[in-house]
Amino acid sequence: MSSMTQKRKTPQHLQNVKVVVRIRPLSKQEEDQNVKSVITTHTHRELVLKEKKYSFDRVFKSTATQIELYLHVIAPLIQDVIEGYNCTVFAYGQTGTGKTYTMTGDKCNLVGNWREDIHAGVIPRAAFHIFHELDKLSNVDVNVKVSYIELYNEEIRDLLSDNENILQMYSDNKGAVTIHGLTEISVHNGEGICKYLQRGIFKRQIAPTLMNHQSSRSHTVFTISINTRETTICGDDILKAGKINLVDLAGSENIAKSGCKEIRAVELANINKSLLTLGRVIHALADKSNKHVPYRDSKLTRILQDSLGGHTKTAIIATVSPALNSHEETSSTLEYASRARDIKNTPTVNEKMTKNEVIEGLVKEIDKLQKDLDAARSGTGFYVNKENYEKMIDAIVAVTGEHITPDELMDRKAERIKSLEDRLYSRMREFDETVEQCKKHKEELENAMAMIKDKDNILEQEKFLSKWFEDQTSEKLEEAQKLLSATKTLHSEKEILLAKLEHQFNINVSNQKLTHTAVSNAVSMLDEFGSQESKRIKLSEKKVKEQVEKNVLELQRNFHDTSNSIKKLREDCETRIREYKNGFSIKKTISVKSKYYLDTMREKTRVVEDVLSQYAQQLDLVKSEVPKMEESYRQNSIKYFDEALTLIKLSDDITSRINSEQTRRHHENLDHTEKTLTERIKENESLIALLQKRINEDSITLKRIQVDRDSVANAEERTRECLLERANNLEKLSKEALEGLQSCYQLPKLIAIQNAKIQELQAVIQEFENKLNEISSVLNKKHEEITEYTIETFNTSISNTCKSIEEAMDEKIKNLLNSVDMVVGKTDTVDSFTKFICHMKEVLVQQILDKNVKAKHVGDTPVRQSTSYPLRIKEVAPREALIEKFKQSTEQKMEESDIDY
Ligand SMILES: Nc1ncnc2c1ncn2[C@@H]1O[C@H](COP(=O)(O)OP(=O)(O)OP(=O)(O)O)[C@@H](O)[C@H]1O
Repeated sequence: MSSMTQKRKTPQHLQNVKVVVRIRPLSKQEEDQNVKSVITTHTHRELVLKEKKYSFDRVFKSTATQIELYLHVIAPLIQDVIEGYNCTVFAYGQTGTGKTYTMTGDKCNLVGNWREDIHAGVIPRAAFHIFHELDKLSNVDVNVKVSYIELYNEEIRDLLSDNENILQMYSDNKGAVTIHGLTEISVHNGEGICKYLQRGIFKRQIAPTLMNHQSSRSHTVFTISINTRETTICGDDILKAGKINLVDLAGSENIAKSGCKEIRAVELANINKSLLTLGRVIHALADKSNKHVPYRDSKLTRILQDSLGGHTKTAIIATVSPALNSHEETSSTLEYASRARDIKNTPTVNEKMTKNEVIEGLVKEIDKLQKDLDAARSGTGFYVNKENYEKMIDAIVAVTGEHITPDELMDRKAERIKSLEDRLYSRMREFDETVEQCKKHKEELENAMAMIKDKDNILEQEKFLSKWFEDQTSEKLEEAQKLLSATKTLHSEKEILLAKLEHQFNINVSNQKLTHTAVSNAVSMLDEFGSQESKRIKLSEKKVKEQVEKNVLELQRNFHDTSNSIKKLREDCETRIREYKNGFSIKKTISVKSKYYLDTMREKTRVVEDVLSQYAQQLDLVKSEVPKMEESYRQNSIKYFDEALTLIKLSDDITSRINSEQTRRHHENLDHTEKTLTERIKENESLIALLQKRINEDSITLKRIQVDRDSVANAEERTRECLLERANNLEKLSKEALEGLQSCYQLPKLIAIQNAKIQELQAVIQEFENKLNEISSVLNKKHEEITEYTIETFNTSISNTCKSIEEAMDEKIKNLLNSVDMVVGKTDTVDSFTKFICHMKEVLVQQILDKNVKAKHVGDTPVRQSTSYPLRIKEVAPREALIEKFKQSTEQKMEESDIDY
């Protein structure tokens, strides 16, 4: 950095200083103390500090990495530096917020590629990046140099020099700053740069403070200058000279918080002074109206002069802490940073020069200097060489017209100089006084000019505002006219509508009264109806309950009747069965009687046999007795026959009597049962199926009885036939006996025949007896079976029927009571209530509609028509906004005029 002067080209476009903010993460100590974070980031460009929003070119969250920041802020500048631009990146912020971390990183070297090392800060990464980019250039000679200075207590120290000399800085008439005696070292690779960076850091002023145990107490500027030489096809060399200043400022902090004492406090005052000046410079640059920028008030701002509002491409990294206790400092940093965004630079690429021009200039300069040096060494005069001396005599002759020696001339000149010096001194004093006065006047003038400028600005502003207000007034007048005419129309329409509304309101009031009366009538009617209805309901409820109770009693009585009938039926059945049993015993008696008669017959036959045997023995005796015997035999036979016939008749009679009685009774019972069942069916449909079943069972029983009766009748028929056969046989026998008697004379033969026939008859009788016994036992068995079955079936059927009837009766009674309750509670009331409501409706409609006051015609309703009037009154912009607008337009004009220039 021996010379910061460069020839420049025509200024290029204005470019704002790029400002980014980096938020450092909460330190471990802060986390342990549960320090609250007060910064929130919403986008990549905005952050909010305690509800105040700030916008920047980029906001790096606490999680942002070194490479992210580098790629966004520094990487784009590297190519510019190679192209010949001057670039500056400086880190600004409260102490301990990560300025050094950002610029240098945790260590000064790099591991691997410039993109790969995650810890490297801006400087080592840029060192490697630059060489990476330069390596890509072909046919270009490159010279890279580094310098590293420290600004400590307003003194410039060379961090790459072996001595501790304090360097001086000079500004040329163009304002370019040169640091005399600065060490600039050529480097050939990234490692070379890092080596010198490390050396410089070692020498840097660092001290522990309460806020950072390794706080940088000085501002440092690490500069990498790149000079390239490229040979064109014509053989000319194009030289480019760019440089990048990487500035790590000392931390802004307040004395109380830093815990600094004595020396450190002086140090801090200096740090704060230079930072304060930097703030003022930024403020002045951001404020376009302010023409004076106090660069010269501190060495820091003098060094950074070209970077702030000059021809350099500048980026500021504002580092902040998110901690609640640093809120004030963070806010101040953000305010500065946001103001710095308004600074505009005109980056200019350093002039490209051909080698020949440079060399020519340099050769002349070297030649002149060489000659002066030689003269000084030889000690012959004014340290001017002879040739130069002769040139001077020629010039004296040309000016004075006399040929005098330089010495004479010198004497003369010395006198003259002396007098002139005297005059000069007096003039100088005057001049100094005048200068002082001028300075004063100038200051006054400047102040007055500034005031005039301010007034002019204000005047311009007021002109702008009054012009704007004039425009607005005429616009508003027009709007007001429109509104007035629209209001008139609306007013007249409103009058008509109000009259209509008033009329409608009166109608509504009287209708409301009528409605009220009608409703109160309806209410009283409803009350009356309600009391009547409740009485009527209670009455009908009572009636229905009585009726139900009566019905229930009747039903119960019916049930008792039914159960009595069933009982009777059962008794009848039992009687019938008993009678049937009795009938059967009569039949049995008949059978016994038949048997008896048969036995008697057998006895008689035996008697006949005896008689016949006696007859044989007393044949002769008997002959006289024949007629008697014949007669007696005939009489006996007839008697037996008659008796048998009587018996048969009796049996028939009994059977038919039993049958007819049985049938009659059965029919009677059936009729009765049927009748009862039919009644029950009518009363209760649910019992039909059951009763039908019982009827079916009864008819089956009846059929069985019928079948039994038929079988008994058949048996009796067969018995009668047998008896008849036997009677016929007896008749035949008696006839034959008669014939035998007639042929008594042939007695022996006849007796034998008679004996055989008697035996035959005996066998038949025996057979008949057996059959009769057999039939009798079958009949007995059958009869008992039928009787038992019938009684059992009948009993079961009757008890089942009774039970079902009882259950059904209970169910029916319950249902009946339920339905009665329901009916008593609803139907009647609902019907009458519906009727009453209809009536009420009619009455109400009648009362309200007929009596309602009808609306009269009160003027025509205004026709809907489009009234044109301004729908929205444009808001008048507040004075501040207008002033802002004015400022913007003025700035724009200024910028345009700058560009034209
Ligand atoms: N973005 C970050 N990520 C991780 N650690 C960080 C970050 N920023 C700062 N630090 C850490 O915070 C501490 C203070 O940082 P640093 O010394 O860089 O602050 P400074 O602003 O340079 O302070 P001073 O102005 O006092 O020199 C260091 O230990 C550093 O490693």
